[in-house]
Amino acid sequence: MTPGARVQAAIECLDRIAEGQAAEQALLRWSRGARHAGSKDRAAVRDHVFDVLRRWWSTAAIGGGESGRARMIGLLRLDGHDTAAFFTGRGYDPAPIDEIEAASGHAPDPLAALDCPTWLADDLRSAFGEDFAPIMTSLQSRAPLFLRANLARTDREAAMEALARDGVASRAHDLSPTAIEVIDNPRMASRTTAFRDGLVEIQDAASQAVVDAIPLDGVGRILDYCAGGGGKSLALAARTDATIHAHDVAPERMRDIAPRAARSGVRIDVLGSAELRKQAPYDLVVVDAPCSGSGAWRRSPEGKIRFDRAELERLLALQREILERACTHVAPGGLLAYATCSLLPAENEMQISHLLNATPLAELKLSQSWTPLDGGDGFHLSVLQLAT
Ligand SMILES: C[S@@+](CC[C@H](N)C(=O)[O-])C[C@H]1O[C@@H](n2cnc3c(N)ncnc32)[C@H](O)[C@@H]1O
Repeated sequence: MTPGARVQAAIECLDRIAEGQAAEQALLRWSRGARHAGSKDRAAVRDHVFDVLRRWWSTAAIGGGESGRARMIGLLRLDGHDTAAFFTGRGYDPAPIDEIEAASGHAPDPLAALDCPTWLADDLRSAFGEDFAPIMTSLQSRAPLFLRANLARTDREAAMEALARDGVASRAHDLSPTAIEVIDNPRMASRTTAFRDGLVEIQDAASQAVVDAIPLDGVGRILDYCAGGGGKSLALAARTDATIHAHDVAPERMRDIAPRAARSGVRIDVLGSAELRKQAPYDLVVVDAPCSGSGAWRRSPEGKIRFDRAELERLLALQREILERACTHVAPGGLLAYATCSLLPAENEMQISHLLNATPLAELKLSQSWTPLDGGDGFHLSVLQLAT
């Protein structure tokens, strides 16, 4: 495919996304009909689509409209490309830019320039003060790929050497003693021997820092209450010999935990709800709660354009319900670790204040937040200790 044909494919996907289709679905639909496209073409189209999603409002302003075509024009202008080189009208390239398009487009207003949803701006500004603009700016760029050196199998240096042998250059990242930032060839990382042999796992650096910060002294039994694909369980298992039980309201989300644990050389037992009732209570219950994902909008930018107040209200109610239920699984004197990849105080500190008011017999032991300015995704962690 020519560079212009890749842009045309992205335009078609963006139009479907604007109509409400999920980005992955739009890409899949294009990809099924594009038998001529090779893996580099598919990667390039995907990159265009996700680059626009990260800059949804600024590309529209600079491109002079809300169509996929206008947004792609805006993206190319923002990145300093000569749009005429892509919009040639030849073959599968998009039609040349006409006079009206050439004259349209304007500087975005201050919130659009940051690609910040207007309805969230006040909350984010009051939470982050002078870091507000740098944080929003950081969310406009692609996230680095981070790996976790699996201390159950190796150390960070050896893991990085093994990656290098397979052509993946990396460097240590100081968010966590296990964090490795891939600096070259990220698409190869999951095909390396280091990955296949369980020396590394894919995990954001701040997600690793969250697990590092959870106190494990004297903890013999751990429940990962919202385990999903098991990222937190696996990182915990590499740090401790404690028993780890994984649970999720959607058991199918946990189907990768067994193969991932086997590859990593750790043990994690996956529990259904009935089994959980028999096994509780635990010394530590980890709640990695469903959330807005606003700290991970570099990685999943579609969340930024779809998220609205009704969804926030739904999540806040769900998080409260999950916290209350999770507390019932904590042993007297045990710990509850609440984490989200959200930047919003309403999903973080305010949920914990609400819980402490509802559960006066708990004490806040730790409250820590990370933003993309630290290098990884935005995360929050609060650790509570229940009374004995
Ligand atoms: C942020 S994800 C977990 C990610 C995972 N801990 C990791 O590190 O890979 C949140 C998970 O919470 C689960 N969840 C949603 N509602 C729940 C509930 N009421 N009880 C338990 N888990 C729930 C979702 O199915 C989802 O897998």
